[in-house]
Amino acid sequence: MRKLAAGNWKMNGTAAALTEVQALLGAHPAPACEMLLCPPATLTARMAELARGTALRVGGQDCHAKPSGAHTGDISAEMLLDAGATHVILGHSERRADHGETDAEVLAKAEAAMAAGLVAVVCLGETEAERDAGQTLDVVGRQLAGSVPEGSTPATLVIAYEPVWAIGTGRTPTLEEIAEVHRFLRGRLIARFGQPANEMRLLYGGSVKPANADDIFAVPHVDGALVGGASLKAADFGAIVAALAKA
Ligand SMILES: O=C(CO)COP(=O)(O)O
Repeated sequence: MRKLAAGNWKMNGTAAALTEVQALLGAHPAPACEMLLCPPATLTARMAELARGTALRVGGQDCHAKPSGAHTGDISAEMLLDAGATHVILGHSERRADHGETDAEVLAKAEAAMAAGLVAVVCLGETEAERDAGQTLDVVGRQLAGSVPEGSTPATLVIAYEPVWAIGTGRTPTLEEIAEVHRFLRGRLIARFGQPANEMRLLYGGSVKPANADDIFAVPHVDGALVGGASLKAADFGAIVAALAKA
């Protein structure tokens, strides 16, 4: 399996930030892992233009479940594809929290993304209260069952486990806690999709930095990372890419 280093720029970056992409490509023209950046929608086309013919893939951060229509402010999977995207992040906890997205909505979006030809990067993760209550596996199991489409394959689906309390906080679960959740998710995916699920990428996300990347990438069933803050700087994201490439 080719591992995946993915960056989520969230609501950060104007055209000036594209110099970071040039620096990343200059330093890591052909890494031994996949490299994906998901900028805000205003930069999708320009980043895709820069990435054309390189090892970098470009993704969206959300899409609507419908291909077109009266949905002011929304973007469809077809539009992301048209702008040069190959992937789309769906069901990020910030969208689940800020926009009240449910598993059913994330499922519909993931179906739309796959139908359009995009890889769906479906995000799961427990809140701190849920972890403290011992509900982590129940929560991520329910999210997995509810937001991952039938017929998903290693070529159409990536899962990102992102504990909500680890996002942007500098805190991470222990390596054993990450291992427990990833092992659980692999088991659920195999139960549902059979042996091909061994090839589905399971990313860890939440305060991944150059300093902790080696340790996290050594955890079984961690097939890459979904990186927020550290993906904004070429030096940091490049270091994470390099750590994954040698893991
Ligand atoms: O939410 C994340 C990626 O989608 C993680 O963000 P941070 O890496 O900034 O914690």
